[in-house]
Amino acid sequence: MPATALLCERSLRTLMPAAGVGGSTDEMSEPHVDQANFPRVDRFLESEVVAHALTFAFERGLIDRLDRQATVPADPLAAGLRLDRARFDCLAGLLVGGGIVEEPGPGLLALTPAFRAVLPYRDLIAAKLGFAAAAAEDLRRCFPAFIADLPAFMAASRTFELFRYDRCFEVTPDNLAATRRWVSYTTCLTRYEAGPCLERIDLAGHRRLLDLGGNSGEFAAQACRRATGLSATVFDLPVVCALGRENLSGRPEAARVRFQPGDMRRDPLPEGHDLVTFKSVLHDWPPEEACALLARAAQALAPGGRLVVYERTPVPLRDRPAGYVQAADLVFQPFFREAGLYTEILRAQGFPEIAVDRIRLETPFHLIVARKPGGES
Ligand SMILES: C[S@@+](CC[C@H](N)C(=O)[O-])C[C@H]1O[C@@H](n2cnc3c(N)ncnc32)[C@H](O)[C@@H]1O
Repeated sequence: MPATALLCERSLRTLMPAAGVGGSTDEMSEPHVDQANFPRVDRFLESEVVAHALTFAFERGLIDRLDRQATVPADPLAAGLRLDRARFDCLAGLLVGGGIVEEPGPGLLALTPAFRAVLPYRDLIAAKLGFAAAAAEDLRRCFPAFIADLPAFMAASRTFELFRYDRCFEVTPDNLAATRRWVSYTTCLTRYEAGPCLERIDLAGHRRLLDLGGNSGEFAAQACRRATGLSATVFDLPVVCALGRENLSGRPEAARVRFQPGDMRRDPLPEGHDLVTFKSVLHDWPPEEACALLARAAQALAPGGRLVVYERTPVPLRDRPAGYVQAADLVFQPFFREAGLYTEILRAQGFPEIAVDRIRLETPFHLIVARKPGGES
């Protein structure tokens, strides 16, 4: 098993209270997140060593212990962790320096109000800790290749090894296990990233959504939750669809989300949908293939319907030094594009109205919403 998988799996299992595909509890699978209340967790993960301290504190139950009480004396905490005071002070110092813990009085510890405010999103914190650990290791081991020989970086990188789409065609126990590792991560990100996109789309004006590369159905389910008249088709590779059914089982929207396994590059795309979405999909493909996918989607879309592209833009690197947590986006940086390539294709496909919005989450996204000619709207 690659180290990345181990890291992600270990973090996701030990830091999250319950484990489905997304490692989610019922409560966590239902967050109603828009841009205004998007959980800002990155500021606690900027320093590598603080991130290690936080991982340790989660794994050893220290964060839970501090969460249960307003203020806790340090001595019993150290004893509970079987640490002498010097080692405990080192851990506590790192957590205080990272803004996670504060010392309200001599020998006392408490979670800071800012960290307490993001603790309900511990699944997101865990997912980011796990993935940043893997990506940072790739950058540490292979930085010259990252800059000077991208194919060599990708071949040596454990983060890229994780996303094995070739293992998503045949539903076997091994392939399900291998795919579950990265689907947990994408599902967790989408649990929070979907809302800021969906709040900008007039979902009530649509009846049938097709989410291409729709993964575990998280985006589609959230769209259906927001619009009771909407039903959705999630098109993805067979193993991913199998995990998606598991992800949505027991969710009220599951009855309105259908999974269609297939290869979106080759298989016929289902027709009759008036909203077609790509979330964090097109950057996976070189420009020619991304263009071909967009053109196929545009053809499958019903006349008068809308096509949506929601993607990370290149990470701004000049504003300030990139922190530890940014390693996760940095390894994909060469593939994130500005909206221009996609809007050009849509224009060439004859889409008359194309709107581009920028959405500033912890990393910036662009949102393209384009209307196909014809129909009634
Ligand atoms: C980076 S993930 C994004 C997933 C999801 N849209 C999200 O944002 O969480 C890309 C998705 O495309 C799917 N995918 C890759 N190749 C595909 C293909 N040939 N046909 C259908 N889906 C594919 C993957 O399985 C994966 O779910």
